[in-house]
Parts: sequence; C-alpha cells; structure tokens
Amino acid sequence: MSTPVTLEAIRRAPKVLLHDHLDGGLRPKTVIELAEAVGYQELPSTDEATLAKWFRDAADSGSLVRYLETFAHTVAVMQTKDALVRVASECAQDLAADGVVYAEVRYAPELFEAGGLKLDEVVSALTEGFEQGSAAAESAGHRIRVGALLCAMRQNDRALEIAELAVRHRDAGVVGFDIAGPEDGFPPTRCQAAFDYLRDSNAHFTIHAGEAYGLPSIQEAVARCGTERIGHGLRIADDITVAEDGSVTLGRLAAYVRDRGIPLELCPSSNLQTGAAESFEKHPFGQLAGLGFRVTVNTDNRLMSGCTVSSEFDKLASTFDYGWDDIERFTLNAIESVFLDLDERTALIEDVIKPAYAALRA
Ligand SMILES: O=c1[nH]cnc2c1ncn2[C@H]1C[C@H](O)[C@@H](CO)O1
Ligand SMILES: [Zn+2]
Repeated sequence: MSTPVTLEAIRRAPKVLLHDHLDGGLRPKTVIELAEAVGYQELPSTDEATLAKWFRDAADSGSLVRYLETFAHTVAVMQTKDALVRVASECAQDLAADGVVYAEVRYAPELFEAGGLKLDEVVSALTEGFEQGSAAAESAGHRIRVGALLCAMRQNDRALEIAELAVRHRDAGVVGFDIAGPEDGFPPTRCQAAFDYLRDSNAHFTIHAGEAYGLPSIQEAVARCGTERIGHGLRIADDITVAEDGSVTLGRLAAYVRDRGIPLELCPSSNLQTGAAESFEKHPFGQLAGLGFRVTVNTDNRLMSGCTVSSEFDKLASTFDYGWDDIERFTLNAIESVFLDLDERTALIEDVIKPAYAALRA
C-alpha cells in the first residue's frame, strides 16, 4: 500500500529547494530578539504570533512593490555578523526539518552593509551560518546541503559588483547569482554587463522574470541575458492559447522555454500575495506541469507567506490531485536544475531521492 500523500508524509520525503530568500524566511521570534538586541523600534509587534500574522497580511497586498516593503523589518535586524550567522544557521535547520536535502538560498549582500560590514564579510558570515546550521541539522538527524545565490537589487545598479562577489566566493559556499526587487521598470538587460561577465566566467545565474511583468521580461532574461533558470516565470502562460475545443497552442517563447527544458522556479503562495495569480486553482502550475514544462516547487519567502516547501507541495497536490510520481518528478526537475556539479547531483538522486520515493510508493 502506497503511503497516503499527507502534509506529514511530504515533510518526510526528500525535497530540493531552488528559490528561497534568506531575508524572507526568518523565524518571527528571531526577528523580535534581534530587534531588541540592536534597539530597532519599528517592529509592528513584539508578540510572536501577532508579528507572524502581520508579515502575512502586509505581504498579501496584491502588488510586488508593496509586498517588498515588508522586508524593511527583516533587513533592519540583519546588520551584524552575529545576526547574519544566526539567521543563516536557523534557515538551514528549518529547511532540513522540513525535509529539504539541498537548498539554494538567496540574499542580497548589498542590503547588509548598514552596520559597517563589507560585502565579502557579509558573504563569509552567511556561509559560516549555513555551515553551522547544516551541522546542527545533521546532529538532529536531518542531512542538508545549502548553497547561496547572491542577488543584486535591480533598482540599485550594483549588479556587476555583486556578480564579481559571487565569482570570488564560488568555491566557498556561493553557487550562483540572481537579480531581485521590483521587476516592472527594471528589465533584466539593465544588468547585462553582469550577465556577460558571469557567462565569461562560466558562472551560474537565474533571473526573477515573468512575476510582476510579462513576456518581454522573460524574453530578455532568456534570449539576451542567457539565464539558466527563471525565477517564477509563471507569466509564460500568457504565451499559451487554449482554444474552445481544448487544443493548446504554444507561442514561440513558451515553446522555446518548454522545449529547452528551462527550469521554472514557481512559488504559488507568493504569487497569490503579489497578485500574479488569483488562487491555487487558477495558478498556471497545473497547466505548465501538464504541458511538460520543467516546473519546480518553491517557497520564495516562508515568513511572508507562512509556508514551507512541504505546505506548497501539499496545496498543489490537493489542488491538482498529484501523487508521489508527480512529487518525485518535480523534485527531480529541481535537482536536475541546481548549480551543483554532476557528481553531487547524481549522488543525491541515486542515494537519497529515488530510494525514498520508491519506498513511499511501495
Ligand atoms: O518574489 C520576489 N520578487 C522580487 N524580489 C523579491 C521577491 N522576494 C523577495 N525579493 C527581494 C526582497 C529581498 O530583500 C531581496 C533579496 O532576498 O529579494
Ligand atoms: Zn523571489
């Protein structure tokens, strides 16, 4: 008898997370304690449950720009080395406890300079935190490996500097690069020099595109910048036409993205909050998965969405009636898309993922 697909069983299944923001995943208790330690007075509440609800409600704004305003509070308490180490360590432990075996966690180093830390010190502190957290998780019986993605904020015009930082740290905890922040008005080609530099350096990157802006953003990210993966990318559905008789036609861009197997880092709960999708039922995840796009399941911001990777899988499974075969397929989609070398990927697939899903189906 196959194990029923429940939230509890999904939590025990090995999962791979490609799109999770460090500053969107703090524990509410940690936000409160760090704020107290540095004398930050602007928190909307110092009660854990009230603060957790405040983040979810404020992020549930229907606009990416308003959603992003909530990060002022988490970023404010992440300005010292100790705070960074703690936040990264807890992140690794929380993901491991949720059954994540490999995560690429992203953050923007340029946001953590206000307390006097240099960019390289920020990255070293966070790498130390991820390592500490992974060691603690292993002692608690959950094995996880965390790689960092360095984001440049689209509005700050520091992309090349951050890309160089990512390359400097690529053998020390950093696996790639991304651009984040407001999408409308900040097209990916504004950061073209950074992407050209990364390609010349054989370094990996993904690009947030097709979340708060549509097809032109995805087109630039793929065709001009040469992105390996697309952060969100759900608006690729705008290039898919379904006729009255149910027949489906893909436009050139959608066909290219699907046929090249370009991974989509989908984050349904976040999309509901920013107004990119109306509901789980209407989220393009189901359509894209059905058409053979390389879809993956992600959290984006666990604090702002009150979610985990397991809860996202659970909601998708109940909405689209997915079983273990589907959950394993999305997990394999993710591990095939990571910025790790082939040996490490293969070891995770053969030694961890496949045996676990075979057991769940048995
Ligand atoms: O979904 C998102 N789209 C664009 N930017 C985002 C999203 N979620 C978080 N960010 C921003 C806010 C964070 O401060 C920054 C780096 O993690 O990335
Ligand atoms: Zn994101």
